[in-house]
Amino acid sequence: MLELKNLVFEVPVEGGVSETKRIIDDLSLTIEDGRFTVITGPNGGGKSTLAKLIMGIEQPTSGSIVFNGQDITHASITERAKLGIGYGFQQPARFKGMKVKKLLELAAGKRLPALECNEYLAKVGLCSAAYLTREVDKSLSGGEVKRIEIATMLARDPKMAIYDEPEAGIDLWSFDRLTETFRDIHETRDDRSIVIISHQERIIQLADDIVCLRDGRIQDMGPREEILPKLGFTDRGFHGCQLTQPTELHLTEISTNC
Ligand SMILES: Nc1ncnc2c1ncn2[C@@H]1O[C@H](COP(=O)(O)OP(=O)(O)OP(=O)(O)O)[C@@H](O)[C@H]1O
Repeated sequence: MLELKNLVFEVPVEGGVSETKRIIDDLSLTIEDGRFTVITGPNGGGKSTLAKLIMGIEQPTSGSIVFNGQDITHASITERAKLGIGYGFQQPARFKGMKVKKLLELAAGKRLPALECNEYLAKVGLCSAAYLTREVDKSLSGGEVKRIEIATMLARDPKMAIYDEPEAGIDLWSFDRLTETFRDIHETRDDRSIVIISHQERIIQLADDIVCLRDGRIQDMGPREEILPKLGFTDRGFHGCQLTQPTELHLTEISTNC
């Protein structure tokens, strides 16, 4: 279980002497084990910042973060990763000189048979034969790197997997595949929890719980059945938690007939 208690994150205002801007504003949230939670809300609402605070990439100004009873507010990224929190970046890093297979093995913490690598890559819509020996460098497109990072998360299988806009930059065919993958994880998960930051209706529809974040505060939160109708996807009425337009899906020229 992850507990965020009165979390505040402030940054200095540029040019101001002691002025600060509050990005996360006294936010408290509990994510139970085995839940599929989608965090959504308008651009700039603080979703990525919240994920970075959970992962330890940013340090909160005040408040605390407790994971499975342990206070991890000041724990390092590595310590949090060891405790079982995994984070898929909105814009993943590239690793020059590192082959895709090696990256998957590092994530899994063991050597992986090719068959298992194939499965992880297939789940994100990538053909193993074409990618396993590729380097995770600039030669890969943004969408390919994104999908490889999601595959590494699948290989790592953390207790709590946090994905920041997994749909961003991913072509429509792979988005379909990815949605299926998240649905499968959702159906077969045990006590592992998934947190996805997303603007996509089809991902939001998979959630057990939906959290709407605006101006660093929880504007609305609850089970999918209660929150989804308020999002106004069908009538675009935008009652309740108003969203911006969903992230555009970019078409990339990746061969998908593997
Ligand atoms: N270190 C920082 N210094 C200054 N401003 C910051 C910093 N980190 C975040 N912000 C600002 O805080 C706000 C929230 O950013 P964040 O990336 O968390 O939003 P988001 O909800 O993930 O948005 P999006 O949907 O566009 O990805 C934005 O206005 C951003 O510019």
